[in-house]
Amino acid sequence: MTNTQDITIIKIGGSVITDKNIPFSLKEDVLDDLIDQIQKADQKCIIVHGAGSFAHPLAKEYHIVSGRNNEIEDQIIGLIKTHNGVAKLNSIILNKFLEKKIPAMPIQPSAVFYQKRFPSGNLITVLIKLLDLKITPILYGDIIFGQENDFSIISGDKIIEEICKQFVDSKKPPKYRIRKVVFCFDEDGLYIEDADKKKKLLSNIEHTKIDSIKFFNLGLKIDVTGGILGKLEETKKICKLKIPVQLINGKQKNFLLKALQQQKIPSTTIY
Ligand SMILES: Nc1ncnc2c1ncn2[C@@H]1O[C@H](COP(=O)(O)OP(=O)(O)OP(=O)(O)O)[C@@H](O)[C@H]1O
Ligand SMILES: C=C(C)CCOP(=O)(O)O
Repeated sequence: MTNTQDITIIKIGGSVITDKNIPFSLKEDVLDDLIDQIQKADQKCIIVHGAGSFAHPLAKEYHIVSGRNNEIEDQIIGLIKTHNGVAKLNSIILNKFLEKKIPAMPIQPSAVFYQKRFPSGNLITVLIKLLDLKITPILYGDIIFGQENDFSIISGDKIIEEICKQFVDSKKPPKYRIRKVVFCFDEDGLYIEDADKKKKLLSNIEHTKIDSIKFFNLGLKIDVTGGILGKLEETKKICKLKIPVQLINGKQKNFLLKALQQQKIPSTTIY
């Protein structure tokens, strides 16, 4: 008989560890603090981080999302620069884990995913092996190759949805069960517009009701993967798999730790 162990997927959002409007601007203190909380929680997890200002501006400049376009000068160089930007952020994050002696292993999504799908299902086997070895896998939003338009961008949020699907679909006895997905970003959660058109934090909502709510507009930052709306699209798919999603503020002291310990914090839970 297999004992099923709970794991949490944590998205370290680019909005919380970088200033998305200033290229290559790392918020090192926030990153350090988030990793400290992950260490304190001492739970099995998979980390996925966003690209923030290390790659969104480059992806925008070279029009990477819409694929190959011969009219864009040096687009292929721009494609690789986009990958290199987020890979640099990944290397910074990995070094932080290693400095704290937390075993973590980066997985390069552009070498694993093809056309937003797993090629042959090896990733799940590798993830399970890493978890067995008490190694924390770290993935990230990246460029992605495919038949259609040759290449595009895969967001960290989409990667999370794909991982959730693979764990749920796995025919093997469930060694690991994804307990919840925690998105750390730079707001306390999802803001809606109240009757007076003022902003109000939504504490929880069923995923089927998301399309019928009126969001408060907190403005746009440089983002090629749809910002908060893209995140909600992936969230709906994750919730359909019966995995709850919690949107939390990664800048607030110990919010991530409390979310991992199932303590109450101001946040939005979508189920
Ligand atoms: N109604 C809203 N409620 C909450 N956040 C909102 C809302 N409207 C806009 N936003 C903005 O959406 C952003 C979060 O989406 P974004 O995709 O940038 O997050 P992220 O996952 O941290 O970034 P990255 O994709 O770089 O990893 C926040 O910076 C926030 O200000
Ligand atoms: C822009 C790139 C390379 C990845 C985007 O991933 P996200 O920051 O999770 O949306």
